[in-house]
Amino acid sequence: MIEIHKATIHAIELNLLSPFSTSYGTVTNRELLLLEVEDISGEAGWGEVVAFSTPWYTEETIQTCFHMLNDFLLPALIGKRLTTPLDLQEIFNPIKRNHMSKAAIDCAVWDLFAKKNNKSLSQALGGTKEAVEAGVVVGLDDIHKMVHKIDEHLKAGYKRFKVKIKPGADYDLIKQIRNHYPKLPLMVDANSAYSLNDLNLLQKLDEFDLMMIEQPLDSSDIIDHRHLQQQLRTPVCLDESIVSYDDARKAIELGSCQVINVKVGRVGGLTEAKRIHDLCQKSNVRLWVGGMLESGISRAHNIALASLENFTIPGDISASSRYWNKDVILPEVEVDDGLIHVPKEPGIGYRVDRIFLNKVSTYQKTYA
Ligand SMILES: O=C(O)CCC(=O)C1=CC=C[C@@H](O)[C@@H]1C(=O)O
Ligand SMILES: [Mg+2]
Repeated sequence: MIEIHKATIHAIELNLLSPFSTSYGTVTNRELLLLEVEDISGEAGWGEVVAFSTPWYTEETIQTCFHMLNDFLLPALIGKRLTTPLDLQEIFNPIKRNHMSKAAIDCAVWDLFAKKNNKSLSQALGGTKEAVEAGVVVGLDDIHKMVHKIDEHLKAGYKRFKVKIKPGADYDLIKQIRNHYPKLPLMVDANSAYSLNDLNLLQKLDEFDLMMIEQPLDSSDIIDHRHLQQQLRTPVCLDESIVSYDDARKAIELGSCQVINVKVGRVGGLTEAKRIHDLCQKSNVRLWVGGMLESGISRAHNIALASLENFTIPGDISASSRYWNKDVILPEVEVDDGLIHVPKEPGIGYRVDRIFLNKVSTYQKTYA
């Protein structure tokens, strides 16, 4: 049993080492909200709001998440007694959607719950792997720079390469990359930049033997993706379209995808992510853990989640040094020959670097 006695939002700002461009636009500065929850004994669990500053990926932003946490979710959490993180549903249910705000609480409570039970977060979730495979994303850029980045990541041992595409930077771009690397485990992510009118072009991508094409069509669609999947050899992977277990169930029933990218923030936390994992395992749908250009705290949740058995495809889980000069956790996340070690220490298994946190903090608010 844990009783949440206190919670603190630490708003921070980190600079990405290199700007990240997708079909929607470019991210350079990363605002994040780190959430620390404490129980009556003073033990702390950590979560993170991974929404972006503007609503380009989903409808949530850092500001809307602050509003939800400040005005609804944290006041409802303080003083609550929880037997397991699953009890959070009672607090979440009266509030529609707002998954990224809920996920911050869900993850912090999972971390705290694991620590109180002297288990690693991986163990608490039912994870079995000692190490997880690391994949990497190469944002849209000049082709020479993209090839240079792929070379660097290949040397670091990354096991899966994701390249962003958009209309005008798709077929020819991927052809050039394939010419350089005929055997590279390569996939593309379109972030909803196409429609069924682009069927011919999307079918032409079949010739590149891609591992999958991620979210080619509209961000809330599962019907058009079904028609597309029927006419493509390349497996369709859904990202933005799957924000809950029910979305996953319906997409699987329709045959709208063969793969799902599970992002903890997008689906509202680790409890929902694990439910999606279990469903996909029964339904033979393949899975991997997606990334949100997040700090080490959220990366730690991702590592624990990816240690579950059915995450069989390397995730967008890269080393801290691929994003930041310095991460907020100690030790930082490292990739060794394409693998990330799953911590065995209680909870997320990384410490928060308080001195650095204070340096990058823009504001703080405590709820008790
Ligand atoms: O965190 C990472 O390493 C990858 C991040 C990444 O590819 C994405 C994050 C957020 C929005 C998108 O542009 C993209 C994705 O859609 O998966
Ligand atoms: Mg995506």
